[in-house]
Amino acid sequence: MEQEIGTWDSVLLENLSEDNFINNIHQRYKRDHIYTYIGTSVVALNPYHHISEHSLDNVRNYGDKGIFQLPPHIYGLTNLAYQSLKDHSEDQCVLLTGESGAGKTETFKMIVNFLTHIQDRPLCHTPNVLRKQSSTSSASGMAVHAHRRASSSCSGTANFIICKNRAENTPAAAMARRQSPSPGPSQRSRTRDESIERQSRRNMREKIVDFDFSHHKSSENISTLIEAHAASSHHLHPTKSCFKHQQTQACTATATPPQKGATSNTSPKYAMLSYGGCRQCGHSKCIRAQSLEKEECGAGTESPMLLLRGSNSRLSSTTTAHQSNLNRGSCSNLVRQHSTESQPERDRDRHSLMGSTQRISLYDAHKLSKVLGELPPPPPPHPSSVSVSVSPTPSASSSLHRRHKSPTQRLRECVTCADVFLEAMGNACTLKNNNSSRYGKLFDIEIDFRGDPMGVHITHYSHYGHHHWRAKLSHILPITIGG
Ligand SMILES: Nc1ncnc2c1ncn2[C@@H]1O[C@H](COP(=O)(O)OP(=O)(O)OP(=O)(O)O)[C@@H](O)[C@H]1O
Repeated sequence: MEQEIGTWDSVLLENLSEDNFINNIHQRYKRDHIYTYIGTSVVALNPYHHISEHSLDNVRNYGDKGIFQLPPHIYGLTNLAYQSLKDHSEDQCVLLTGESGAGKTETFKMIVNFLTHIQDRPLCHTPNVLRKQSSTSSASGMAVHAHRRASSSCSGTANFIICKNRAENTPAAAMARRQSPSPGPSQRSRTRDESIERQSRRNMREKIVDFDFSHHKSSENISTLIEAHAASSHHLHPTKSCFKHQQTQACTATATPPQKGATSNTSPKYAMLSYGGCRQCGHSKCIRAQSLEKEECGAGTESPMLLLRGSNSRLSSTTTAHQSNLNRGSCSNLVRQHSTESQPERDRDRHSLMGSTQRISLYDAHKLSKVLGELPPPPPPHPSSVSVSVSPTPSASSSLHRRHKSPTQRLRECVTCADVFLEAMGNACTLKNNNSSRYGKLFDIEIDFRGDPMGVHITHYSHYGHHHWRAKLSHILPITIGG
């Protein structure tokens, strides 16, 4: 543990001036102490080399103590957020901000590391107390989570936001803003708001990754999962080639083929768009997307509608818990589910959305793998149900083959699919970072009533995006990161 070098908390500096502040941080940095508090904010510097402070022992130490009892560390702040979530059942938000290459992504990985290992310690709460918290929190949580996790014992969410400080603050961007034509003041502000909103939607991509970080295995939903599997039994397992060009699979477990001419509340334009290229990346030349499109068209002309109906059924405000379980069950087969957003305003503009929500449930897959290991092979699909996997194509038959893999093999593949989580971190190249994240990101980490992370909902935003979510945040624990 560090001996005190400089001042741990800048608030306690005797002569608080910029020079003293920087000098203090510099003193600490020279001794590899990259974190310094400013109250409950953390200033973190990029050490550009591995430092031993990130060990699991540290996770336990910081998990046991209060934020100011140990030297400044990102774990201290994360523990503060984590304990506040558990103790007060209030959603927490940590904002990570800094220039490119400053270490935001690395810091976020450490936060995830902390959250996944914190429960290794003996629990100090009784299950009853926690269960009580879970019941109160579901009412106070964000609507989208309450809806999405209707069947789970969710304690709350911790939002981790990686905010990109980019073009909007550059002189060129400021100049462009100044030079833009200026209509009337009210119209100008409205137009600007609309364009920001539009831009953020256009650049928004959402992913949901459920993973089994928990150390306890619940049996909830197992029966539903079996039913869902028996009912569907025709899905493709996602393959891992290129994440961006991976094909989103249609989820048909709960959908029936629409009648010809049946109306759909999905606009034709959106249907066209969703089939205009890879549903993952929107790339029109994605070969995988094109080939699967042909398969789906061969299986039935209504296939695109099926896909969208599946999405809508999940988003419908009248979706029952049972339906959501079925969806969850079908997702548990690792079908990547393409769906639009649930918010009404997103529905309005969904034709302009580039991205989509995806869901890969490792948690359910794990449970299902165990159960299906003991089940006979599923019956052939009903002729009336349109399925992409009944198409006698090599990819379909190989998916059939894949389905008969052992539970362990399947689970391994599930974990491989969790690459979306890593992919979300970055793959652009900037002057300061070879592996820069392309977008600002909002990570919604859901913590269950026992304190285990259940999964993460990743939303990508353009640099404008944070205007959108900043307004919504009430509890912010900022971390400022300097390169
Ligand atoms: N705490 C740390 N310990 C060790 N290395 C670090 C740490 N933080 C950052 N680095 C190094 O700096 C590099 C860039 O960090 P990172 O990708 O997290 O920056 P970023 O702020 O997310 O950048 P961008 O905004 O461009 O995505 C990392 O690849 C890593 O080598």
